[in-house]
Amino acid sequence: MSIVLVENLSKVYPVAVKEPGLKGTVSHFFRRTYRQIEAVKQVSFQIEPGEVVGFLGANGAGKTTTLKMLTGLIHPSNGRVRVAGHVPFQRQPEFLRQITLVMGQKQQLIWDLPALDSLKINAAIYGLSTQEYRRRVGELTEMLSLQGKLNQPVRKLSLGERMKAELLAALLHQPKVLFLDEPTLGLDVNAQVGVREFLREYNQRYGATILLTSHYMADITALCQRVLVIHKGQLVYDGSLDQLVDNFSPYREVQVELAHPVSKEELLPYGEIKAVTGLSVRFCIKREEMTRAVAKMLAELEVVDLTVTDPPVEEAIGRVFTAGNVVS
Ligand SMILES: Nc1ncnc2c1ncn2[C@@H]1O[C@H](COP(=O)(O)OP(=O)(O)OP(=O)(O)O)[C@@H](O)[C@H]1O
Repeated sequence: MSIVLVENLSKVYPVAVKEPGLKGTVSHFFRRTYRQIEAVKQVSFQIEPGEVVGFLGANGAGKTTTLKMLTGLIHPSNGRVRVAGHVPFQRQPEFLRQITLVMGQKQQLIWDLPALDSLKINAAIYGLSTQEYRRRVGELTEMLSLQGKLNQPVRKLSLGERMKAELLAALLHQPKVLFLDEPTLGLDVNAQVGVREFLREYNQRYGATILLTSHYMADITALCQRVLVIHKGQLVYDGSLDQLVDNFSPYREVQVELAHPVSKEELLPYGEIKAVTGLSVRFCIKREEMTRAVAKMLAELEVVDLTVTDPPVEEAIGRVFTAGNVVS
């Protein structure tokens, strides 16, 4: 049975509109006018227990709004949501014990206190026994390599350590479903890798379900086989990352090292030339024409080396964002 079930989910925000200046302020005071922002439109998907799913979309596409509805922070305008068998907006204690929401740009740890103090508060909120609390903190400290860091004020931790401590706090109650909104935001490459590896291990060890948003494609490619793409509030793709790249980047890059110089005119019949540097030529070739073009090159040119690469995932995702078509 699906652990996350979303059917025709929509959210409309009413936003008060005010003209600039004193006149605008006065008339706004007496008569307010509102504009409707459709942040999420008729979104449907299901997630099975233990899946790690990437949730992608440009700024303002509706990711955070969807996560807020899935965790019960805001009420949907329309549609149906079930997470771990619960209606999120009812915020029942049993539901809250099974989920967690981590937002990269928000923190729950108290800045001037050691993380351990905040963790004790969380343990009390979730009703963990002392024994359970100690076991859980020990386990997560080791997985996150946070030894010696939890008893110093949070403000003295590096950004990466702070994010890891935030994750520890968010996972103390051993939730089954993790909603992670940009958990690697602003981290350097090493810290990003650390968080990524932790999430992978956490998913494997506890079978937790993860829905993850990130603008760092490396997070998505490392962790998620399946992605959901949202564009202007609508779900435009639900499927494998590989399929997405195939659908939206129907080209391959072919890098050829030649034995002798060949003029650009002579190279034109083999494909679109992206760059020529000395004896090295980079072509962009349609997937369906690849085999024929490569065979022709090998037969007609003196080729020393040839490599075929997929275009970067970012490029495919960028095309989905701009196309905005439903492709699932
Ligand atoms: N509380 C709110 N009141 C009014 N409009 C809002 C509110 N929160 C979000 N919006 C609008 O809803 C749309 C979706 O915003 P949301 O924060 O869900 O996008 P996002 O995909 O998470 O973007 P980002 O990647 O920038 O975080 C945006 O147009 C935003 O301006």
